[in-house]
Amino acid sequence: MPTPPPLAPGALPLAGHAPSFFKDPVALIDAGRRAHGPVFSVRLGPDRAAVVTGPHESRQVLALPESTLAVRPVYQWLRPMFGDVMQAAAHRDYLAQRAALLPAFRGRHVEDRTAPVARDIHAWVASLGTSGRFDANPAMQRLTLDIAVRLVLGEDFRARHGAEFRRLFLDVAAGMEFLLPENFPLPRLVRRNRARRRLFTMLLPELRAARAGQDPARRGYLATIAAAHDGDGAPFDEDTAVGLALILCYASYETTAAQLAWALVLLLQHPRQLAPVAEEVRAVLPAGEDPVPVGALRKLELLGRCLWEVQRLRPVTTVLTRSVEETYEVGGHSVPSGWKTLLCPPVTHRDPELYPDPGTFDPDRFSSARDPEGRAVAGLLNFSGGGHACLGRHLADLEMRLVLALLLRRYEMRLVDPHPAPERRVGPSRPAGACPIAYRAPAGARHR
Ligand code: HEM
Repeated sequence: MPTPPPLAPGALPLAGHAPSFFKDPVALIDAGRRAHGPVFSVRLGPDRAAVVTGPHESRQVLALPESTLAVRPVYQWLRPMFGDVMQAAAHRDYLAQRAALLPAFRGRHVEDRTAPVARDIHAWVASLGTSGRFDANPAMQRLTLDIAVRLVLGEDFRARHGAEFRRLFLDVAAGMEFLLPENFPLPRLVRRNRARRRLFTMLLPELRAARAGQDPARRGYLATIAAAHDGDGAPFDEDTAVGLALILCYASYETTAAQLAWALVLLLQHPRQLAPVAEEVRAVLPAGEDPVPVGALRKLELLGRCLWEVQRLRPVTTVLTRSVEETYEVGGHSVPSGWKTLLCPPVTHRDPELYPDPGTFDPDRFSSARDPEGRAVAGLLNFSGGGHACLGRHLADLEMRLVLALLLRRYEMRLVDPHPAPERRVGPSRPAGACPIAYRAPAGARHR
């Protein structure tokens, strides 16, 4: 008879592992794995959670149905920000919403969306001039949020309302809150609620215009949402439609920005691996062919492997949480209903069997010669998996390739602080501080 997973060492009498979990979840989970192997448990105050860290076991857990492992109870913090949408919605509504968005994130649609993104990235790189310094964290956030607004709401909306939208949106994003009630009079939460109401007012006319058929091609994903239907075949109600547009902006910008900052850090920390990547970029994307054809980005094999290795070593997703609705078994243990289940990409990605010498930056481990069956890529959890796998992963991959390729094509870069640690914060993992990068275009590369 399987028993519940063993408790990680270090639980305090009442708080359990909560203090160490909130201080540094990755360190706690890493210690638990060393003590008990791939499946163990922690106590977070009154709650118990199974922690699953093996690559095989993690995939098994992500494939479980919603009736066993649910997302909705653990994503309720999204509701005061965007309403009953996506992971925070009832499962039937969630399925209809995901189904409505899915086609726009597949195949050629992704490349079509990436072409305007390329213009933004070219413009940003051109604005850098021939030499200087940029702070990777704020620069990537600004760029990816601008791109998100264009992708979701259209270029025309961004030109008209971009600055105000950005200010209000950042107030909503800063209102992420796990414990306090929605209307608790904390200034940050009051600002969030006000900004959310204002954003809804701002987007309603856009939605209505999209539904009236005015310039659907110029309205980004909002046009897809406006034309889509819920599970009963009716158009999404206005709150849901606007909430979906906003949650797409939210899901796409900070994750991509943080992953790009880590990519710059790791690439610049490893000049030996960086040199062939920069050469590949210059060979595949010669100067003068601007904006670079999006299809060419897929030919950047070495850069692609580096991005996988960056996501392996520094995934922005540090913990994935599910609520256990039905008892299930994993790794020879039984996880009781009423518990939570936690997955931890940064720990799983250092599994020494799947990723030998796991602490080493070794993009070549993803080459077909060394990994003919693609097991190394399949083991990555940064974009989650199963029914909740990130919808925007192909788009994010192209966006990250574009930013890195255009920077590498033109500049020699250097980290001002050569060893930034991960910042301790809620949200996507990113390098601590501003993460300044010094750059210079060598004489021959000034016009690339
Ligand atoms: C490096 C960039 C990104 C990372 C690391 C990332 C990561 C993730 C993860 C881990 C989840 C699932 C969370 C869970 O299973 O609990 C997710 C979901 C999602 N992501 Fe991303 N994401 C990125 C970029 C994007 C972009 C660019 C978009 C859209 C434009 C996007 C849209 C979504 C959506 C809509 C979901 C909800 C999927 C669902 O539950 O059905 N993401 N993302």
